[in-house]
Amino acid sequence: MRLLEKAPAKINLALDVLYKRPDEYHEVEMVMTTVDLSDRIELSPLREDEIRIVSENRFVPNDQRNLAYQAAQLVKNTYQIREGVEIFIEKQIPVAAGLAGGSSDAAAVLRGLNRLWDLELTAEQLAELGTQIGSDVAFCVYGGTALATGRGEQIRELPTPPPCWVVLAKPSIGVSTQAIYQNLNLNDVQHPDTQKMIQALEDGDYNEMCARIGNVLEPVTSQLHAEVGQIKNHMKEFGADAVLMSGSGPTVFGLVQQESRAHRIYNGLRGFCEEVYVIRMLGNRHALD
Ligand SMILES: C[C@](O)(CO)[C@H](O)COP(=O)(O)OP(=O)(O)OC[C@H]1O[C@@H](n2ccc(N)nc2=O)[C@H](O)[C@@H]1O
Ligand SMILES: Nc1ncnc2c1ncn2[C@@H]1O[C@H](COP(=O)(O)OP(=O)(O)OP(=O)(O)O)[C@@H](O)[C@H]1O
Repeated sequence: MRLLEKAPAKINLALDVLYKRPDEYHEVEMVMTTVDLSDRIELSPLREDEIRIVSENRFVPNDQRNLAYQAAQLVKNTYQIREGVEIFIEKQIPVAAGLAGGSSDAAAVLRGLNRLWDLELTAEQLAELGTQIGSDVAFCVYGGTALATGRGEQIRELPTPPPCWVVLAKPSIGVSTQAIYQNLNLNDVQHPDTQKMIQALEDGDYNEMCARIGNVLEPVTSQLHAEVGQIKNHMKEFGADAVLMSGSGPTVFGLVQQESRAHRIYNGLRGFCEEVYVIRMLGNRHALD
């Protein structure tokens, strides 16, 4: 039997950091939503008791460094599974981009192995396992739109954002999430108003959603990589209603309502940035089915 799972990317509509915790993490308040740019994960049982990662993308590790591998290992150890699995990863999400590609692959493996090995675990149990792998994995287990608090693992479902188009542009640099958090100076941040963003989603108010986007990590990454600011300026010039860096970056996203405008921004950016995508927000949990 071969099993397929979709692993969509996320963007952060709002990302606030409240304080640095005694452990190595920061207390965050994030509004996250899934977008229609997905890796495809294929799980096949193996006779041998091993985890095998197969991917044609040269940036994707094929050993324990892969978050998908770590997810399979965790399930095997926790539930004493003596069977093996081959995990084929067809990568569409840019790597080290701030789009949670690795986390979403790990979440897809958790969902998929739950089916493959008939474990009958709830989404909450899968999210709890995911948290042992990374802060974004719990959100990716559910998908949709959510408020993520704690270090990112406490998830409260939010309404689907008003329909719109998302233009993603990833400069050809990779960013270390850890380095960005380390460089954040909490005495000098402009906090987004998370409650007003949540209200905008509850009201289905596109203009207010655009007005409320914000990410405290954006100035940190922009300081290190000028490309982020340059892409933001281009997106605004070409007519995006709102422009923000996702996660720790360096990917920048722009929001628009009309498809034609999304393509105008795409065409304008193509000469400047190699990786540009025009996609839709998914934003509801059923989009994973
Ligand atoms: C930037 C975001 O992607 C936004 O969604 C997340 O906050 C980061 O999620 P992630 O990549 O799953 O992060 P993890 O793999 O758990 O952590 C990587 C590193 O980022 C830093 N980190 C991460 C999450 C958090 N709330 N505080 C932190 O300070 C820590 O130094 C940690 O060692
Ligand atoms: N399945 C995977 N897909 C992509 N990268 C992976 C995977 N597993 C591990 N990695 C490693 O993780 C690093 C970060 O990649 P990833 O694409 O997950 O970053 P990201 O989108 O910035 O994550 P986040 O938004 O959660 O911070 C890469 O440098 C890569 O070596």
